[in-house]
This record gives sequence, structure tokens and C-alpha cells, in this order.
Amino acid sequence: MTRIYIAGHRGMVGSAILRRLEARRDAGEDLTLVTCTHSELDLADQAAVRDFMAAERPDVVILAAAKVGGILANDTYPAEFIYENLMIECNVIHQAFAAGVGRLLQLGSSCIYPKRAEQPMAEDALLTGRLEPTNEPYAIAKIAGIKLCESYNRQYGVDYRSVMPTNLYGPGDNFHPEKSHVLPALIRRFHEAARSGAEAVTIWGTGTPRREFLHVDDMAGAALFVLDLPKDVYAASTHPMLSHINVGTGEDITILELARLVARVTGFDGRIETDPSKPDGTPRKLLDVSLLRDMGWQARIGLEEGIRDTYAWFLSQGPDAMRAK
Ligand SMILES: NC(=O)C1=CN([C@@H]2O[C@H](COP(=O)(O)OP(=O)(O)OC[C@H]3O[C@@H](n4cnc5c(N)ncnc54)[C@H](OP(=O)(O)O)[C@@H]3O)[C@@H](O)[C@H]2O)C=CC1
Ligand SMILES: C[C@H]1O[C@H](OP(=O)(O)OP(=O)(O)OC[C@H]2O[C@@H](n3cnc4c(=O)[nH]c(N)nc43)[C@H](O)[C@@H]2O)[C@@H](O)[C@@H](O)C1=O
Repeated sequence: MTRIYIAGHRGMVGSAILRRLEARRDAGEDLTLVTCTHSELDLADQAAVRDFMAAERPDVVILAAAKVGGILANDTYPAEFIYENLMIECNVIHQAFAAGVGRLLQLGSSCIYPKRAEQPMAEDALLTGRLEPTNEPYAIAKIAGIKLCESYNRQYGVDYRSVMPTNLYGPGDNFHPEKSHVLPALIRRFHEAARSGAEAVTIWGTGTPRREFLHVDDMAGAALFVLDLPKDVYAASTHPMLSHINVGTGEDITILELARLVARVTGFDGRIETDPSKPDGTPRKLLDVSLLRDMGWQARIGLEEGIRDTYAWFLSQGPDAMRAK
């Protein structure tokens, strides 16, 4: 029997991972899945995490809990983004180790790479240049998470792994008008414009930045694929001092192209305008996904199909889809 604790199981990624693990358990795999809500356990509380890990004693920890938000939320609340993420990572990773957890997988983000990194960005671009200012505090916390895992692996011989996803979207996303990421924000804005018969929709920034988008069900598949790799395969695939693996589709589009796609899916046929007073952020963020692809994993859900799936989920939720964060 393998006892797996999924931290952040109510979030977009954590819930997708939980669905996959429940399906595996229901198909006969000997798994016990441990979860705890944010209100029951604040992962920023060191003593509470220590007591939880000591009581639950999982075999495996999947860390999908974090303070997460789009470009404006990162830029507006930098102290919350660096503090909460550092605390969650330190507490979960260290207390997992203290409770004897041998295997752990944590999620970082493609914003760990320098703003001007060569594209597509390979794993070894980490720490080769300055970060994008709008999300530097969050990125520093995510880099610390990678280095925590690497350090515990080196000093104690545990097997703590890190995946670096590109921009994610899908069922369970946050559709808040200001605090969310671009894709759910645009789904909501274009949906409301189509319903009200508005003549124009405004998108933030210049529309020229390029982003890569991965559906959360693909992300959950990739996370479990990496977790399931034999230890020697994972260790051999990564540089001894760079033990993280990129997860993406290997394809990007401009924000304006994305807006046109969302307009089509939501049935909006008016004008699209830009608002250059809002930040563009990193000019381009495309991951080099050859490491994971060469090990046998690649994304399956195309962007338009994924947006249609997410829009259907959004419509099915009614006002609840717009959870404010
Ligand atoms: N979404 C994206 O585009 C990307 C996400 N990632 C990474 O993927 C991971 C998951 O993100 P995602 O699912 O999108 O985020 P969500 O915001 O959807 O989920 C995060 C979860 O963590 C929980 N959480 C936050 N703080 C605490 C805390 N102090 N104690 C306990 N639980 C807490 C949240 O609970 P509550 O809602 O109650 O606060 C929520 O359930 C994160 O590490 C993120 O950095 C990486 C790249 C892109
Ligand atoms: C996942 C990733 O997410 C963040 O970085 P980001 O990639 O810049 O993410 P974003 O989705 O917020 O914006 C992408 C682009 O889209 C443009 N844009 C247009 N219109 C809207 C809009 O309405 N909302 C938002 N949020 N962006 C918009 C926006 O101006 C930008 O050019 C960080 O949290 C970072 O730390 C991180 O990890």
C-alpha cells in the first residue's frame, strides 16, 4: 500500500492529480490518498505541518499547494507571493523529510527562468540571468523550492523531484477578473461581452507577448509520469545540480492570437482592443520540453480543444466558477 498526501487537492492542479490517482485506486492500485483543506491545515504554519506529517506519515508527498495568481496579482502582492510560497515549501519539504517521507514531487513554474532567456528555455537556463520583475518574488520562492529538493537529495539521499510547468489552464481554474491568469480572465471577459452584446473587449498589455498553455489534465498526467519514473532514470535524466524537469506543449502563441481563439469559442464577434497601461511581463515564455518528451511523455490536448473544455466547465459552474481569490 502506498500512502500519498496531495497538498493543495482543491486547487486546479491538485484536484486534477487527485482525480487521476482516484481513478488508479478505483482500478485496483493499492493507494491511500490523504488530503486536508486549507482551513483544516495552514501549510504556512510550521508546527501544524510538523504535527500533520508526523500523524499521517505518508510514503509520498505531492506539493501542489501555493499562493498562485496572474501577472497583476503577482505585481500587486509581492510580499504575500514570496512569503507564503517560501513558508509552504520550507514547511512541507522539511517536515516531510522529518517524518521519513522518501519521495516527494513539487510544482514550480516556468517563470523561474530569466526574462531574456534563450527560447525555448531548457532546464539549464536556470540562474543564468535576471528575472521578470512582475513575478520575481514568486519566482525566487519557486527557485528556492527546487534548491530545497536538490539539497535534501544531496545531503540525505531522499528522492524529491520538481516539475516546472508552463502556464496552465482548465477546469477548476480561477476566473477572477483581476487576479487570475490570462486564459480564464479572457474566457470570462469574452463570455460576458458575448452575452451582453458589447462591441469591444479590452485585453491587458500590447497583445504581443508569447505564452505556452498546457491543459491541467495533461499537467496531472505529466506530474504522475515524472513521479513514477524509476529513481535511477530520473537522476540520470537530470543534471546533478539541476534536478527539475520542464512540462509544456513546446508551442506558443501571442496573447492577441489567444484572445481571437477565446472570442471564437465564446461566440464574441466584436472588436478586440489592447490596454498598454497594463504590464506585458516576459516577452516570451516557451519551454524546451525535449527532456520529458525523450523520456516518453507529451501533451495530448490541443489548445482550442482545451479552451472549449474549460469554457464548458465554466458554464457548468454558474457563478461559482468566478471564485474570488
Ligand atoms: N496555474 C498556473 O498557470 C500555474 C501553476 N503552477 C503551479 O502549480 C501549482 C498549483 O497551482 P494551481 O492549482 O494553479 O493553484 P490554485 O490556486 O488553483 O491551487 C492552489 C491550492 O493551494 C492551496 N493553498 C494555498 N495556500 C495554502 C496554505 N497556506 N495552506 C494550505 N493550502 C494552501 C489553495 O487553497 P485555497 O484556495 O483555500 O487558498 C489551493 O487549493 C502551484 O505550485 C503553482 O505555482 C505552475 C505554473 C503555472
Ligand atoms: C503562470 C505565470 O503567470 C504569471 O505570469 P504571466 O505569464 O505573465 O501570466 P498572465 O497569465 O497573468 O499574463 C500573461 C499575459 O497575458 C496578458 N493579459 C491580457 N489580458 C489579460 C487579463 O485579462 N488577465 C491577465 N492575467 N493577463 C492578461 C498579460 O498582460 C501578459 O502579457 C505569473 O504569475 C508567473 O509567476 C507565472 O508563473
